[in-house]
Amino acid sequence: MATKTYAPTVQWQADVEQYFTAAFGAEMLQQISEALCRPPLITSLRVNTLRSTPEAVVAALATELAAEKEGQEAPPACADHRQSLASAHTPFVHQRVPGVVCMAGSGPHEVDYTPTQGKEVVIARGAGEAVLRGAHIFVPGVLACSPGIQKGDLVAVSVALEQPGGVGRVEMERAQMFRLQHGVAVTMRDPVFRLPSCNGLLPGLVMPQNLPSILAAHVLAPKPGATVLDMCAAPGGKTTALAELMQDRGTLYALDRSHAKVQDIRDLAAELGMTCIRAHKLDATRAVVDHVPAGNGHMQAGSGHMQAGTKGATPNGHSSKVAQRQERKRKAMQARGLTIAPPPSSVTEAQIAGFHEATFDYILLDGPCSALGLRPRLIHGQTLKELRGTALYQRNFLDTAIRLLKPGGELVYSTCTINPGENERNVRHVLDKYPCMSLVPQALTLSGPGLTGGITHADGEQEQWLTPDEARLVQRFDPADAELDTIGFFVAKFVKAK
Ligand SMILES: C[S@@+](CC[C@H](N)C(=O)[O-])C[C@H]1O[C@@H](n2cnc3c(N)ncnc32)[C@H](O)[C@@H]1O
Repeated sequence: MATKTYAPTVQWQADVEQYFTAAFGAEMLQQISEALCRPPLITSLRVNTLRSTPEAVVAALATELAAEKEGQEAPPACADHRQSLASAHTPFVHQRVPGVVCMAGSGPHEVDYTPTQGKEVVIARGAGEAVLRGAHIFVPGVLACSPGIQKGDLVAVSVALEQPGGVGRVEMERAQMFRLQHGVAVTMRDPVFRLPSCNGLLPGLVMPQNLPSILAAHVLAPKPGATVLDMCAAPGGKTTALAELMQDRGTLYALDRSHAKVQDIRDLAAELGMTCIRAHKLDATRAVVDHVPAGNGHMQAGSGHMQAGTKGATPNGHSSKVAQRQERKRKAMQARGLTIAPPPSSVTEAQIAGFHEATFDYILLDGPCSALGLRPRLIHGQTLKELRGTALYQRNFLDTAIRLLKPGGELVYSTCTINPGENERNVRHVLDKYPCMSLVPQALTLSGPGLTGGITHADGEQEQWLTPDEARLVQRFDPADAELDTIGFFVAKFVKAK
């Protein structure tokens, strides 16, 4: 039997490996590097608590998943596959994080490649990472395939770096794989990881989201009626989590830097039926308007804390594909008796120049980061210079956030990276530069403390992390923590002195 075991490890740039070894120790870094190549086995779904409850979603999911399995053929390469799928996906309510339903998967499984008779499809890294999370293979992800492959053949799926991704069935002729622009090229029959595909599951009622991201919203915990800013919000996962906690009352500004991304936030808010979200295209590092001289064409908007431009509505930018997707979702939701929220008002659509200092009660800063905590990832090509550049860039967002926060206001800073430079180092930046800012305990904690100490870089720069007392106030999610089994993530919460 030609079985293969999945056991890759992330390859780092040499200087990054050296830096991480100093931070975590060689043994710990090895565990992290292996864990990053595997997807979390627990899939979490955030329940739209404005419309449903975790218990009702568990019941609805059980029905959907049972129907899905009934329609599934048992793959020839693995006789007990159907049974393991059935046990793998049983949904349950998370015991610690409110409003979360989880489904357990399994893997890595040894896969028998005998039925493929040496036929192979090689897929791109991104497609490979999606396959490891339970997806099928779409045409753009196919890089190469064996000669003579025909529709219906079983093939070995190889991800970048020749990691075996499992056995799949070819769904189109070979020539089509390279000619067509879209469509499913290969359906996975015996995947290395058996995880539920959440695509299109209970639209409007649940949203697949990793647990630390959901937790970050609970740590900020904005009160209903508050004025809230999500500085880097697309595609809107945390924005909509915040809107739920606000019971859709108050004002939640959601910024991102492109029209298309802002439209994604609006689409998600509409799908989930939320009306307190105002999504705008704005460079968040330039979101303070107090430097703008009076009488330059900017006007004060109704709520008194926003500067709106006079140019009017932003382009809606709906491509026909997006419109079709929305229409499918609308129909699925209608079938469940749900309606999509009405389009945003003209105030929501206005271009904004920014906000006055001390405007917000709560701010979430989940900005651009190196994403070195996301799982599964097979290659990380960033250099130490690039990582340090990202950390430096993030300080611009932090500086802006602190100016925009009201005295007594609360700021949550989160990243999906294991990089101490973007995490503990940037918390140090806030504490050292702003005596008005202090770290505060987080109401919901799942993970371990931050890093203490620091390191000196080759160019002589001293990078200081946290003191033991400070480290206990932040949450660092370790991707190698098998019990928690999450992505690598970091959350710090600050309060601004009154
Ligand atoms: C980590 S993602 C945010 C994910 C989001 N918080 C969520 O939970 O769905 C970082 C976002 O920052 C946005 N971004 C990058 N630079 C920005 C800038 N200067 N101003 C506003 N947004 C920016 C990116 O477009 C990206 O959508």
